[in-house]
Amino acid sequence: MSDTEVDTEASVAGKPTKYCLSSSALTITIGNQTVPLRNVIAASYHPNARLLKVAYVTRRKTKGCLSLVQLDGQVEDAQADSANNMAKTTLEWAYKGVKPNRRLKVLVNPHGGVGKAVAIFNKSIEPVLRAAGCILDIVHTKKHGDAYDIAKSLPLENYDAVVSVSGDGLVHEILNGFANHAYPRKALRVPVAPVPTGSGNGLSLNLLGPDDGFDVIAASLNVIKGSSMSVDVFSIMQGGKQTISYMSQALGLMADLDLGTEDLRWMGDSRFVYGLLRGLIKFKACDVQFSFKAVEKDKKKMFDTLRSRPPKVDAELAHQLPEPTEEEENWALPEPKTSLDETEGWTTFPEPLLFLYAGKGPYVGRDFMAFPVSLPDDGLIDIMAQSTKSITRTDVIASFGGAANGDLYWKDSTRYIKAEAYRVKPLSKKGFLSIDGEAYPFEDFQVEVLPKLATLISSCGSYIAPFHEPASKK
Ligand SMILES: Nc1ncnc2c1ncn2[C@@H]1O[C@H](COP(=O)(O)OP(=O)(O)OP(=O)(O)O)[C@@H](O)[C@H]1O
Repeated sequence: MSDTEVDTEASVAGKPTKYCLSSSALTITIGNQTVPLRNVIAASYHPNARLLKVAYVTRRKTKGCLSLVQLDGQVEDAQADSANNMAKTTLEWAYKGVKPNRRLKVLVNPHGGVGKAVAIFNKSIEPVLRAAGCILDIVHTKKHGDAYDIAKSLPLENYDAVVSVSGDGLVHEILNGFANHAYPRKALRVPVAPVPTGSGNGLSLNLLGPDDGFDVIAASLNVIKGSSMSVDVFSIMQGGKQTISYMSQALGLMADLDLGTEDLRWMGDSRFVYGLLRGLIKFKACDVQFSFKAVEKDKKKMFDTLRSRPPKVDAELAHQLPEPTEEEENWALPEPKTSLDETEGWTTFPEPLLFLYAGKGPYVGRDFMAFPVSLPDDGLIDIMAQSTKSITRTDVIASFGGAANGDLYWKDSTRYIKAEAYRVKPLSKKGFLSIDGEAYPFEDFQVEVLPKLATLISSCGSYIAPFHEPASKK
């Protein structure tokens, strides 16, 4: 069928309504809605009832969140054929290159964020996924570790994706469950998509951008229509045990503000701001030795590399989610390449650290774009290291003013490194280590990058995080 326009008419709630479909949008004259085809999630014609049903997500206010609209149009006999054609063509064009009716394992964490995940899921998320015809297998996690166990024994062939209705911690569990699956690499090819209902929703922000990152309907649309994106993850060796991290590792101030504020969960993500202010009052150095194997230290070069990789155009996206195949021989995780005693090419950070933050994905939270030049699959880990020597408490408070825009990156006092590996050796017993927002022992660990091992669902094949070069650095 060619991409020419298709028209029909029906009566919606007693009002005569015209439908006009083009290759990019569906225009419905009721309220004069023009809906991009990406936002159309279902269309069907029911000859017995002579009903044309269309479902889409749209914004009622320009800057508002998306909401679900389901229109039932009563069709006259004379329009039956064109209505039937409209439904078929709309569905075909709205899912161009995308498999409809995705089979989803949905994990809902009732404890996530301020404890409203179940209510939000029932009221807003599930209706959208069901309207799109997704096949849902929903589990409410009952305790810490459930998501890990489910992912570890997931029958991979049964699902197109795993949906995490929580914050960043549940995704950490899912990916670690996959890493311990009988077929780890194969499991890690099952795409994971977050729907933001936790207190830390950095992954959702990275995939959907600051405008949509907290919009559960935008995240649901990503689950329905998004394309697969391979991403690097990190292997963390600690006490002979391997953990997979996909987002961040934090020590010092940045770990204290997360793990040290667990008791303030009721505050939502404001607890991180509170934690930051509390940490700044103390302004205590984190007693560790930090060494790294740097690949790039030049901020301008890293920024230029980011700029040279604009978001992909539609035709370049992997719309079809990867199908696990039996042909690949080695489904085991790759062995870490970096030995624990290797020293060649390593540098030890010479100053006391206020914080160390390492990871992937620009946003670590709504208020902090910690890794603005991070790329999903460059095979490197971005590290931000802040010495207590080169900065005062007042400077830190001032620089956090622009933290949501990544301004900290450009501060001369902030060291920013892209590395292939790093290691940390605590020099005292007391401290926090946060890995993807979860608490880990404050003990020696070593990190290296496992390139393109995990899979996420993304709308444009890259992170969405507006980041600019200040005039003074051009
Ligand atoms: N039913 C449950 N009761 C208690 N904890 C649970 C339950 N289900 C999952 N968890 C745990 O809740 C933790 C928080 O998950 P997640 O990070 O996704 O949400 P969050 O609200 O952003 O939390 P955080 O602020 O700690 O990052 C995870 O460690 C997970 O194992």
